[in-house]
Amino acid sequence: MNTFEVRNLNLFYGKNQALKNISIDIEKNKVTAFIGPSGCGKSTFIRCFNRMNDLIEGCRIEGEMTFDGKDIYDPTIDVVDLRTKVGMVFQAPNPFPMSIYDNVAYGLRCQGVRDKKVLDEVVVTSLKKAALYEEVKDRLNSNALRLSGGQQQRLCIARAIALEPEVILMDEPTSALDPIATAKIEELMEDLKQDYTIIIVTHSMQQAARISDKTAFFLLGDLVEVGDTKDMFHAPRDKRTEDYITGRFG
Ligand SMILES: Nc1ncnc2c1ncn2[C@@H]1O[C@H](COP(=O)(O)OP(=O)(O)OP(=O)(O)O)[C@@H](O)[C@H]1O
Repeated sequence: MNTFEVRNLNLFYGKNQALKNISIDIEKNKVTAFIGPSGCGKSTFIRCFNRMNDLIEGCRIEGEMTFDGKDIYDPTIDVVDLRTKVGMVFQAPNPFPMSIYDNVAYGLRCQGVRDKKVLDEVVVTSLKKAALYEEVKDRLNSNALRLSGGQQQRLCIARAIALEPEVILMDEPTSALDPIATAKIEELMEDLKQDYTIIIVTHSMQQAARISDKTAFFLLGDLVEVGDTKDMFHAPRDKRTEDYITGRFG
């Protein structure tokens, strides 16, 4: 089953075209990795899935993108609702300057949830799902900025999970982390895909090979190849993919 279906998507920043005629299906409960050299459009593309590009002036999108069968660029779509269902975790961990508890409860409170019992339960479950609870359970009221980088990133994942999304978008979520913290996030993604559809942008081909079910390779705004990760890394169909994964460029 497909969570997203993208057909003939073109994206322009002013006169510059950053994505060219992209068509791809994103399968439910799978991890899909976007790889490719710097500037090829990976971050631009991942931002299309929850309309984060709406915030960029001069950005124009053509083509079709559906989420659970609905056109997400339909003018009547509720973007706040879309971003609740399609959560996002960024490159640098960005917890809010408040307690661990308040970070996770933030989204629900914005939705008007005040019931302490409900909030307590969501905070604990979300922290558990993000594999952080054991490390922070005795200091839920301490400032989130005191956590290590890896813990902060898992907190950001917990904050996204608290809103019960269907999809988690991750734009290079481990690029600011050391190898141990990276391994923890990678392990976590394996668990999370039971419940969520995950899309990850990564600079690391090793990471894509370790964690993703599907890989899409981008080059200069084109989607060159998409397929099962193991096929892509062992027997790429396109010469340009082969050159990239064998390290001949990028
Ligand atoms: N806000 C913006 N305004 C104008 N052009 C942009 C903007 N963001 C990205 N671009 C351009 O779009 C192209 C794709 O950039 P993008 O950041 O999506 O690539 P990327 O593959 O994610 O790169 P990296 O791996 O370096 O993060 C680049 O040419 C970039 O300069």
